[in-house]
Amino acid sequence: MQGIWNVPFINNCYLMNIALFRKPSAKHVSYLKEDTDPDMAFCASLRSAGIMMYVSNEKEFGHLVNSETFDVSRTNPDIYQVIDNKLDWEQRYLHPKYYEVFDNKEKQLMPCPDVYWFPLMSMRFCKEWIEVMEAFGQWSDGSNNDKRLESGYEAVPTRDIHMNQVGLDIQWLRILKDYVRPLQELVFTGYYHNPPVSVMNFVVRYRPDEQPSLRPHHDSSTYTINLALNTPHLDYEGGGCRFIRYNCSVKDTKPGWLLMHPGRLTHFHEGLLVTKGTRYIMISFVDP
Ligand SMILES: O=C(O)CCC(=O)C(=O)O
Ligand SMILES: [Fe+2]
Repeated sequence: MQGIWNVPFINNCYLMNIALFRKPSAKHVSYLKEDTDPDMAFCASLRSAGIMMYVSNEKEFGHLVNSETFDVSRTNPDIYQVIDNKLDWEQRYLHPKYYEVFDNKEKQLMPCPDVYWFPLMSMRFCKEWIEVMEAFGQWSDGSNNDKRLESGYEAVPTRDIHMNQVGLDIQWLRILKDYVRPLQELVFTGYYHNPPVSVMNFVVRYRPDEQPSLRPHHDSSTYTINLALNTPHLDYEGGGCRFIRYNCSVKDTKPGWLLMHPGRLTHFHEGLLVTKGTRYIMISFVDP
């Protein structure tokens, strides 16, 4: 129901008609009353001064944000708010076409066999996500020894930063659950795992003079997601992902767009050579 209702109590945020407070009858309006919270005291004194209070849901006035968990010490703190301020987060960071995918469920892009392609994140997301990684700056050395892993060993190492190193692990898992899992259910029907489990969530950086490519391998996942964070022919030359069994490559990747493919057995793949600039991707091995 929509309307305007006269109520005995309001708090947090309200509009006031200042003319009412200039009347002599409003002289005693105050936030102060012994043993009473300020908001309760204020409303009690409004009532005794005969000033009416109303709530209205006829118009959208905006929304209040709980700023308690907003950590200004982070690079791009807004991007950390997927749990605490979902409404604003979606507007800023979800791809404008994300929800369109669900309008025509049978028609999905498949650039290689069983490799699906979805718009997930906005350009702003890609830019800020890279900024978070580069501000942190501690890229792995690309060797097989990796202290971040329980085993201490990585068979197919990349130059990367794990999400827990930048305090984005919980947030990223929420993104997998709320936005990636529904996409998976569209294309790999009959597979349902909620919430998705993922221990390996990381941004990879490819550079000609650092790590230019990645040798053929399987991922330890049920399905893998590979999110492009920047633009071929603009930010770098070369790059892309080749699926060897199908002799099929995806090179014309778009920032914010996600590749989703099975992790084992069929989708043996490699990261193609970057010959110029820097290529960034975000990878998750879901349900290892
Ligand atoms: O470069 C790519 O697109 C593939 C990356 C990849 O396969 C991986 O990180 O496991
Ligand atoms: Fe891989």
